[in-house]
Amino acid sequence: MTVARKPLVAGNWKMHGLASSAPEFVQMVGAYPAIKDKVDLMVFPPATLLTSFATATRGAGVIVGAQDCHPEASGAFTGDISAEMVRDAGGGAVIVGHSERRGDHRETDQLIRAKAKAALRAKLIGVVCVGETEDERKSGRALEVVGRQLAGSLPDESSPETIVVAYEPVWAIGTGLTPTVDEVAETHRFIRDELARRFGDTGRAFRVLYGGSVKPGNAAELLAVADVDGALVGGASLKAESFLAIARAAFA
Ligand SMILES: O=C[C@H](O)COP(=O)(O)O
Repeated sequence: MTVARKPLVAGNWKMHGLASSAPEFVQMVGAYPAIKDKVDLMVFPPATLLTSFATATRGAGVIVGAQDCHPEASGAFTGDISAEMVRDAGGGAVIVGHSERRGDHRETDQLIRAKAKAALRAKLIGVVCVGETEDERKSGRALEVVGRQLAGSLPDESSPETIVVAYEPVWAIGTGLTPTVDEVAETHRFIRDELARRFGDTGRAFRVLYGGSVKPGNAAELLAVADVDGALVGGASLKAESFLAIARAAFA
């Protein structure tokens, strides 16, 4: 069964960006109407910029989101923000399970699933990240690890409209290294099959992004791989020119 999936290019700014970075985002918003029919765009700035970016995109269609959320709606959780707060700030999406959260903050699949459920509760699109480490790939366990993360992190209530999967091999993030096209194809086919096994035909409609050192120079090749429905971009999403070049490669 073939299902048409609109490409999605998402920019994760991580802990980069001050109020002075707004012109880059404003440039992205300004260029978006011309490509809006062909690609969805999301930008995940640091939480400090969420409201101002949400205000800047209003009406233009670029979805702004947060890089993480707490599973609870409110409570005594110093430093955390809830999915409801993201929605209240004008956000439409949230990343959960990024490898920098899984690694640096020891987040488990169980916690990530709870965060993804919080996203659904707050009517945010949840971008759920999975991906193996270098050791896991070298020892031939990449698919096993990705399969376990998918099974553990995706809520049963996931749907193609509310959840996006992002495959990001940890060793490719910020390193300039990327898997071969064959490796990307193999992992994305595996993810697609796992989604179809769990969610039936609906599994074929989920968007699965590739992330890890995506740049304007390699985007066309990576985004042309079967079952790659877009990209989750880190470093190259900070500048409008490179981010828009990647967005255009998603439908070229
Ligand atoms: O969330 C984005 C990824 O971690 C990729 O980052 P990168 O494009 O800088 O390698």
